[in-house]
Amino acid sequence: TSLALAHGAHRLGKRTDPMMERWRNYGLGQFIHWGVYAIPGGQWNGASYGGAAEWIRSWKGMPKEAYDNLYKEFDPENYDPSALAKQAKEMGAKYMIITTKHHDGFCLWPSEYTDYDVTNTPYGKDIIGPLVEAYDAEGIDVYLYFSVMDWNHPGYRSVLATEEDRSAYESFKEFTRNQLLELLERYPTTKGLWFDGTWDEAWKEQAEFADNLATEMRKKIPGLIIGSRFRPDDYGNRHFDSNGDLMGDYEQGWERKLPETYEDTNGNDWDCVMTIPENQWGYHSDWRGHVKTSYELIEMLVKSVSLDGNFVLNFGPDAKGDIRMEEKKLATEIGQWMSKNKSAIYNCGHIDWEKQDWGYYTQNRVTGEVNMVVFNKPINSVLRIKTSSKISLQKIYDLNDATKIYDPEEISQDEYIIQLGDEELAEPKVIVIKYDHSKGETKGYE
Ligand SMILES: C[C@@H]1N[C@@H](c2cn(-c3ccccc3)nn2)[C@H](O)[C@@H]1O
Repeated sequence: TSLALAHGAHRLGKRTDPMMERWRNYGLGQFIHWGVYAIPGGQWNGASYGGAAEWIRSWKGMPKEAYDNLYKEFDPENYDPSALAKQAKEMGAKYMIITTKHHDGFCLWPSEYTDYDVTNTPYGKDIIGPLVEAYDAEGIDVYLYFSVMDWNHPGYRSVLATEEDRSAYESFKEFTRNQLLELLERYPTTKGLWFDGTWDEAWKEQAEFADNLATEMRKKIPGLIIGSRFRPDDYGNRHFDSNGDLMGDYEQGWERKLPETYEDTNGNDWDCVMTIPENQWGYHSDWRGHVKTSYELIEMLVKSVSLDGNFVLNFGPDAKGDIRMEEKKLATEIGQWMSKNKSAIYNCGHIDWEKQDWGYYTQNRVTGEVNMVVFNKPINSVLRIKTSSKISLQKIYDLNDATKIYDPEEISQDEYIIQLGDEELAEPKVIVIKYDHSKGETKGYE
């Protein structure tokens, strides 16, 4: 039996409206984490912070007072929104999520509700507005990241222990509502919000407030897309309400990790947000540990699409507003692959054929064609295909070599093999399976 919830999931199953269909077909997105944390860039007083650079304020090696005065140095002379938008276009991103305010509370837009914003820095101008314009001009949809947790606001509380906490938190809630409505007012082409910093006990008690605020935001921008990391339900449950139903338009649980199987996604829409180093969102001058290669990132992108998700790759501009060389190189390499293989990513999603070791299937929702994205060429060069129902095969061909047609051999019911040539697999290869959707094949082994 399900609990009667006033502020749980208000919709069962996927949103089917055009704005959500557009979101579902993006495939690839870009995250940008930028703020005053880019100034220290993970270092302070000659010491390197081992955590995520945008969390340096929480490090004992960073005096709070020193951090809280960094904004007086914020002057990104190389900030070039259109260059950033062009780089994202070249990479093949269909949407971009920008940090308007991270946990430190510094606002990259001129906010009426705080002095801790760009207008009080040497730079002095709105960062968000020109970025929204530049990305809109490139046809890349803009989403706004907003951290509810705000270390700068006097009314912010992690826990509501006393009456003083509660009255202070009321002012914080009003501040939060004012800033969100202000953002939507200033940037009306915003397609959605990506919330973060909502794990505090204090926020988990705000089911009604959050529910009403979500309604109010959607009045301002109808169809606004909001993920599962915003609202708590009547009992403080997040992402999934007390009946196990997803709250929000897509699941935001895949941060620096990916689902393994379709079952892991519960059949919901979802995004994976991913860092290039192991765990750095804001700029860190000393990337330690593994930096992902373009093939690793392309495989994560393809795996996401094969499981009906979007893959959002993070970039962290430095204090001057420049994109570091490693990120530029990856954007170019991913873009080169996307320019030849985008039909296997855009408008594509999951098909329930048996997963094979050679890679992943994506099905184009427009053409119905199935893409085999091959990452692993077996020693015998044979690729096995096991469909989930009878199909009437029409053509199997290399997306990037029209002369390369594969002749399938049916080896058992709904099971085929094709033979790759002897050439090495120099990059992930897309092989397209065209088949007639109108009829299943009558032929089968007796
Ligand atoms: C999208 C990413 N989410 C932020 C984050 C994640 N976390 C976090 C907090 C508790 C447990 C695990 C992760 N804290 N902050 C990161 O700072 C970045 O903004």
